[in-house]
Amino acid sequence: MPGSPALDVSGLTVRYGDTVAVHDLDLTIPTGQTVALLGANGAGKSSVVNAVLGLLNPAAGSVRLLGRTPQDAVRAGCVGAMLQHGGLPSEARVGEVLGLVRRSFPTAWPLDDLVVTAGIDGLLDRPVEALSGGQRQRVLLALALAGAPPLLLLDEPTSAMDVEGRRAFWTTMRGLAGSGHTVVFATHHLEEADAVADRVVVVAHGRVVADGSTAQVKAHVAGRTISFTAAPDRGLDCLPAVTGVTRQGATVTLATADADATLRALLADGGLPDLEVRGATLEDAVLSLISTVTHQTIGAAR
Ligand SMILES: Nc1ncnc2c1ncn2[C@@H]1O[C@H](COP(=O)(O)OP(=O)(O)OP(=O)(O)O)[C@@H](O)[C@H]1O
Repeated sequence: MPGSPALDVSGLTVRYGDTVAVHDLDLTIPTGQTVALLGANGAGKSSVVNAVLGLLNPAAGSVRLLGRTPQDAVRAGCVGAMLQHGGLPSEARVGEVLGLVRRSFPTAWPLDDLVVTAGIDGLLDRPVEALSGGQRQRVLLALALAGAPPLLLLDEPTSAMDVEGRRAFWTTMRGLAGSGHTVVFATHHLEEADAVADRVVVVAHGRVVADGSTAQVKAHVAGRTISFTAAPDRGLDCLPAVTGVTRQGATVTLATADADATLRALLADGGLPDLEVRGATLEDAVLSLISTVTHQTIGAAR
């Protein structure tokens, strides 16, 4: 419906028996945004995506896609989806499956352009069972785009793709976003979310724990990270402002609330070979948000 948000989720609760996967979740996404859903394994991202698509019945709450119920939106070709366990008939050829799906929509994406956009050139005669993991994901993208939908819901769309495939995939998504499509994707590749998303929504234990631009979410983590090479016996105790220490081989990484104070103390204590100082990444911020919520949840459960 004109003027409706692309996605409007209110009070969504999803249960599997005794497990509450999504708790009373609200999420509104205007048309044209590219939104990343982030969170640890089991946070509830796929449950949100599946409920939004009408693939499972929520215990409570309402979902509207472009002003329609999930079932109406899917039937009208308003939404294309790539699911984590998207099934394909293994003995059919890619072109046959794509033809079947395109014919089911009132307005299908022109085939030649679809093949180029999804990057499946040369795969149409290939049996589905002969596709690699990354090729299979590109075919799933072609199927998601087949009805020329204005809204795309993608659950870990690049998990089986190599670096080149992922780069091509996100270039395609940027093009679609630039032409007004709404793209909502769940991912564990936080650098992709950082590079592509206008907005990130962090989910932990079925609740939204952060929602904003990547810069706003990164601002949850004050401070910087200092890394350098150190001998195993170098003492790192009692350094000022340090909030976390990790060692990987000879590389030490310190999280600090005051990089100047920490660096002064380190320099007074010896050299700092291979020194690197950087601001918080999206990964730092998401890990920090998730661990804060997990500690609060465990604390509340005690
Ligand atoms: N079919 C199911 N039956 C029972 N429990 C389920 C089912 N699907 C998901 N869950 C549980 O619901 C919770 C949320 O799972 P969900 O798959 O939505 O998380 P996710 O954030 O998508 O995880 P991942 O990043 O690993 O894909 C988890 O505790 C999971 O074990």
